[in-house]
Amino acid sequence: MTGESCAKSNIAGVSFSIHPMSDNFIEIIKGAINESDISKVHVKTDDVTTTIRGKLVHVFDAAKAIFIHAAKTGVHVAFQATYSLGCPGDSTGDVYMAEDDSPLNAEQVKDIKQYAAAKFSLYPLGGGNYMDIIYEQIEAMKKHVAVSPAHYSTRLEGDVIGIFNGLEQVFKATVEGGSSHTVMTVSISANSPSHKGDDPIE
Ligand SMILES: Cc1ncc(C[n+]2csc(CCO)c2C)c(N)n1
Repeated sequence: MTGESCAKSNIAGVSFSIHPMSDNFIEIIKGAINESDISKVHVKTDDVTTTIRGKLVHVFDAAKAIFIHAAKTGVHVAFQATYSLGCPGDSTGDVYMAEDDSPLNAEQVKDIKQYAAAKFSLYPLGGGNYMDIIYEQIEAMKKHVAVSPAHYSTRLEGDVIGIFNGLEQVFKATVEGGSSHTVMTVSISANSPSHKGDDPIE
């Protein structure tokens, strides 16, 4: 199937891992997945990652909820994710495309206050002007959270909901801007003892 449905496919996906810095890691990972409503996406968890595939809105909603439920335990948790939409290289398997666009978890997590620091890298593959798109989206991210430059990525700091909403908007705008294959890598850290605690929302 590789590449066959390239032009038409609207399937978004994310492959992510959460690493809780606690002996309790099994309960934290499994508990976070169980607390999230994942009924509008296809989800598969193995010993390395969890993969979620479906409509873009639901993929972002589900991964955000799972991370926030893990972070709200207060344990230092690290999140590592690759989001992708488009092809070549994707298949039409292992997916659930829900009929509607109403996210299932946004309301439940929206009031959870959680500071996080993150880095993201956006890869609009398949087009010539990729640096223009990347700079435009780094600028757009400033509406959501504090943004600062980093080598190979861009650093984000602030409310975790703002970080995830910013990431979703940036990814969506890149897709809607015509990128035929969009990839975004993200690292997020919450409850890190390295954080100095000077953020007002902490
Ligand atoms: C989101 C997410 N999904 C899967 C793993 C892999 N993993 C590591 S420990 C554990 C629990 C015991 O099976 C699992 C599933 C992860 N770290 N984060």
